[in-house]
Amino acid sequence: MSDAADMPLIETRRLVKSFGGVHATDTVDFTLKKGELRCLIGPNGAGKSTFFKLLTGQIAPTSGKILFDGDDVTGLSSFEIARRGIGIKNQKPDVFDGLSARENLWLAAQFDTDKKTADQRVEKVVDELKLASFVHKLVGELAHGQRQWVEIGMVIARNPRLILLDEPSAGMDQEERIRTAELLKELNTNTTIVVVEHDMQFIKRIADIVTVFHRGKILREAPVDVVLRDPEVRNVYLGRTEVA
Ligand SMILES: Nc1ncnc2c1ncn2[C@@H]1O[C@H](COP(=O)(O)OP(=O)(O)OP(=O)(O)O)[C@@H](O)[C@H]1O
Repeated sequence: MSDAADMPLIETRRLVKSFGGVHATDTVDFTLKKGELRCLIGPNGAGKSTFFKLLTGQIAPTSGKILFDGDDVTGLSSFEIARRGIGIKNQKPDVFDGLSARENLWLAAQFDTDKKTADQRVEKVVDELKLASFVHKLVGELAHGQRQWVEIGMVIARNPRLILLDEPSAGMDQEERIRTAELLKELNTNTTIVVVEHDMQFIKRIADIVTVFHRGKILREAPVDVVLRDPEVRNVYLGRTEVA
């Protein structure tokens, strides 16, 4: 009998998204087990963000299926998908600069629950992400790394079962990247996570299995060290023979 931990949390079957003649996602069969921390890499335009938008209902697929925890969620609205437990931090900031970090977290937390539970969720996130020293400040006044953590906090405040993060360490300095990598590993002890990233050092810190996208398709899926040694991956993704 298969262990529940081996059950896929999310699965796509021959998933396609076309924009005119461009197949941004091209017959993708993707499977992620509960408890994984997966990294998606690939060159600019490989289809990573489009794939995330499909998984979260921000755009509808041209064809194919998306299953979440065994249920067909293809074509559901982004609100309904969020309600079922998929949270996303997009590349584009999704915060209110004129509100404090705590208010932003609270707005995220209350989307599907009552005030008391939202308050509890906010306190938990502040504690888990160590935001206490700046949670009272306006988001517009925060340093870049702090804003990114608030945004990650807003995803967590919705209590998702699957977290998708599109370039969470973009624009961070080295110290902030290390802290973010540690934070993701901690979060992964009880939540399944998929991270799109370009920074190889960051990927090496967090990744177990890496999925490589190229021209809308999955080119490789293997442990991080295998992927980073793969000549074809180096060729299409890195465009050089040495990996940092
Ligand atoms: N709304 C859209 N309309 C037309 N083409 C689009 C649209 N969104 C994405 N594309 C195209 O789909 C392809 C995949 O883009 P996508 O943004 O998913 O790549 P990516 O791997 O996330 O790239 P990056 O690493 O630069 O963020 C690209 O050719 C892009 O130009």
